[in-house]
Amino acid sequence: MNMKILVAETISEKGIEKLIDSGATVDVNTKLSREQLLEIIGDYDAIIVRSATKVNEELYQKAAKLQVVGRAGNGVDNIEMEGATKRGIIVVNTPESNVVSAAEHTIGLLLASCRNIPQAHARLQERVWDRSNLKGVELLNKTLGIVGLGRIGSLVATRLKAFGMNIIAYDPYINEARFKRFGVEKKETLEDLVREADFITVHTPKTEETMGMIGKEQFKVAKKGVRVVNCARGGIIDEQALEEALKEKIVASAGIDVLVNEPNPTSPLLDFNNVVLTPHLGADTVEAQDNVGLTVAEEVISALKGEMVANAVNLPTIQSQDVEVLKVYLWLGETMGKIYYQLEKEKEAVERVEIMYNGEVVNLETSMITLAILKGIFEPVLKEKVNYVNASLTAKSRGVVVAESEETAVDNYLNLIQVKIVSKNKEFSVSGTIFGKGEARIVELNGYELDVDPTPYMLMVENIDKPGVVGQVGTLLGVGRVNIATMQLGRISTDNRAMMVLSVDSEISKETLQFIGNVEGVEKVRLVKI
Ligand SMILES: NC(=O)c1ccc[n+]([C@@H]2O[C@H](COP(=O)([O-])OP(=O)(O)OC[C@H]3O[C@@H](n4cnc5c(N)ncnc54)[C@H](O)[C@@H]3O)[C@@H](O)[C@H]2O)c1
Ligand SMILES: O=C(O)[C@H](O)COP(=O)(O)O
Repeated sequence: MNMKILVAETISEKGIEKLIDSGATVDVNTKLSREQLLEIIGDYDAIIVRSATKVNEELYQKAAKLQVVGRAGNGVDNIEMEGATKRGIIVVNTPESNVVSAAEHTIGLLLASCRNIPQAHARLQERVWDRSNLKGVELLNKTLGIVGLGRIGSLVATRLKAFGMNIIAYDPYINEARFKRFGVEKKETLEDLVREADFITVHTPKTEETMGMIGKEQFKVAKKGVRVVNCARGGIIDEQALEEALKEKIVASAGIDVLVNEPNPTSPLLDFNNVVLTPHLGADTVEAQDNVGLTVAEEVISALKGEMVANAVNLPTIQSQDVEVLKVYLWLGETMGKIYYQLEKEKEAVERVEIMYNGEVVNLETSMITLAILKGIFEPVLKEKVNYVNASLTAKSRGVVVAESEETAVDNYLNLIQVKIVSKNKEFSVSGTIFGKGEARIVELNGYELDVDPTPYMLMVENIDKPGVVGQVGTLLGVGRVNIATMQLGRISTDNRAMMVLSVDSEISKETLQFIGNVEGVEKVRLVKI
């Protein structure tokens, strides 16, 4: 693979080896200053970062070749998504790879802060046998309040249940079933959770809504002596409010892995003896880093090759078991878009794209197929890069309305994708299906029923349905030394019109196309290349 990848933060050796094995040029440079990074990023097709590098507009403007941002880890709050999406840059992360380590670290911080373990260790290192000032508390029968019952929150819940804790959680974005599945009591409001909890741990992403969500107001209603943990993102528990609450002894202890001003150790929390701090070590285990490194390497390589990636942050989420099945649908979708572009030479600006998904296909991530169709339609027209990442944005910015609908029942096929492309004075329709183990077929074109196996070169001829036309087209192709592989005929008898689609083995010269266009009865001739 003739690509250049910059690894700008530390990832595991296994990950680096995987990248090198792909044939790409891999530069590992984790000591770059911001200025140096901006100076060299223009040379790279992909960059791999962790949480410390800001991948933002300033960087994108210098990164003319950049196609992929690999986040070796979970949180993507250091990556500006809009800038990436509009440029068609795919952002991938490894959301599953370090969650066990983060959950275990959360529990480590909780236990360490409840039992004064680091403080006791420090006293002993001072050669002081201090058994009187370091009394802790048990977890048994206490109430743990989890804010955010996602991947890490739920792992913490199941583990701390084994400690005999009563677990409550606040997460308005997940359904009741998930609370039940983890044996967690659902709290309707954050205030309810804060009032009841003996321990609070936050596991939400960093968003406008979550920053400071445990703050002054929450500490006013919290139990006196509450203990808190933040192993998610600095500032989700407001640092100043926590400082006040520690001073007022509302908070008895805190375990903190993440700070607002990372990597600068400037937080007011650093001055408290009852706060146990670690420098963002949640994901720093051998196992997590091996997982993360390998996963991000695989994803970056796939994305650079234009293959589908399960964890593309600025694309719809695809279940990993669906990736293979979806591939052929994406190809079909893109092919249908390309056929439109090449068949409709007298193009008018597209106003509306209507896509109807019928049958089994509705069980897949159809929004991804929609992106493929849009890519097929717009890619040949636009000079700028159109890919899965920015196809939807491209349609929107051109004022194209995209309407999708789904129907589980369908006649004659197991699955059928019907696309209607509407412009001011015209409507174009194309339908496709997948047969058996992944064979794509175009089964309708502008009302003509067909059964076309799309091939790299297809001659599409629309004509008046009368004897002799097919023969003459065949003869002219022969004269032009073009070999015909297959032929399909579709007819609309009420209109006395027909369409023939011939798969041919090679390009057809302009001259031959012109001769075919001159055959009596032929109305339209197009060579479609897939
Ligand atoms: N310290 C570390 O090294 C480390 C390691 C991994 C992940 N993380 C961080 O941990 C956090 C959780 O990661 P995850 O993989 O569990 O994420 P996740 O996406 O699986 O779960 C997050 C949960 O938060 C919920 N949520 C979002 N907004 C909310 C709100 N306003 N109120 C309540 N709930 C809300 C979501 O519904 C979701 O269920 C992230 O911030 C991630 O960056 C830190
Ligand atoms: O979001 C994450 O994956 C964790 O916070 C780990 O971040 P890191 O890769 O900088 O350790």
